[in-house]
Amino acid sequence: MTEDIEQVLFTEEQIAARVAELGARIRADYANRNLLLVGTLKGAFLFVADLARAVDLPLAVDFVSVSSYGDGVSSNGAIEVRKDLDQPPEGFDVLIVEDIVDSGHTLAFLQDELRAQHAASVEICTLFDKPSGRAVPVEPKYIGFTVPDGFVVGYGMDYAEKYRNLPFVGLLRPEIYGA
Ligand SMILES: O=P(O)(O)OC[C@H]1O[C@H](OP(=O)(O)OP(=O)(O)O)[C@H](O)[C@@H]1O
Ligand code: HPA
Ligand SMILES: [Mg+2]
Repeated sequence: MTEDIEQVLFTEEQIAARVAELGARIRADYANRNLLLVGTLKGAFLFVADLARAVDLPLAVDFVSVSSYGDGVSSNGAIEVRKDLDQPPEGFDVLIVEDIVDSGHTLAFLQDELRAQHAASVEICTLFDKPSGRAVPVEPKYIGFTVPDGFVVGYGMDYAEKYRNLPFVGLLRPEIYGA
């Protein structure tokens, strides 16, 4: 699997250190609020697990599953909801926990949905931001790392369902996805 990686961008240790920093900031910002972490499956499954343990506050966790990439490397903007929240977010200070913001389609859609469902507030925490991919404006409150153009995988992120279990994040060799 690692032979498909062109360059390691962030090591397991760098990711852990950044997640701890984000957790401390969120703890300070959300003390005395009604925090609900909303993880986006599947890509954010590892980030949610690590971030939730780095936020020393009472909080609730829920997940949505939305997909726009399928087995490809570009979003067509058509978001498919595979799993909605278990309970309405009404009254919660929602923090969407996302692995990567690329075109912005997924997050723009989710933010609108959660606001329409009367969340008290809606903010975004993304571990990775790829500003070069942006097609619609999305402004995460918390960003772990900025990534360059190219397709990144690992720490939850896939290409065609592979590589999610890499403990680090790297750039996938373009020949793997036919670029
Ligand atoms: O900003 P965007 O261009 O919308 O891209 C970001 C989204 O795309 C990926 O999800 P994907 O659709 O691949 O589903 P997955 O999490 O199950 O891999 C990623 O995990 C983000 O949720
Ligand atoms: O670069 C990426 N890698 C994995 N999943 C993604 N979803 C949007 N962009 C990416
Ligand atoms: Mg994916």
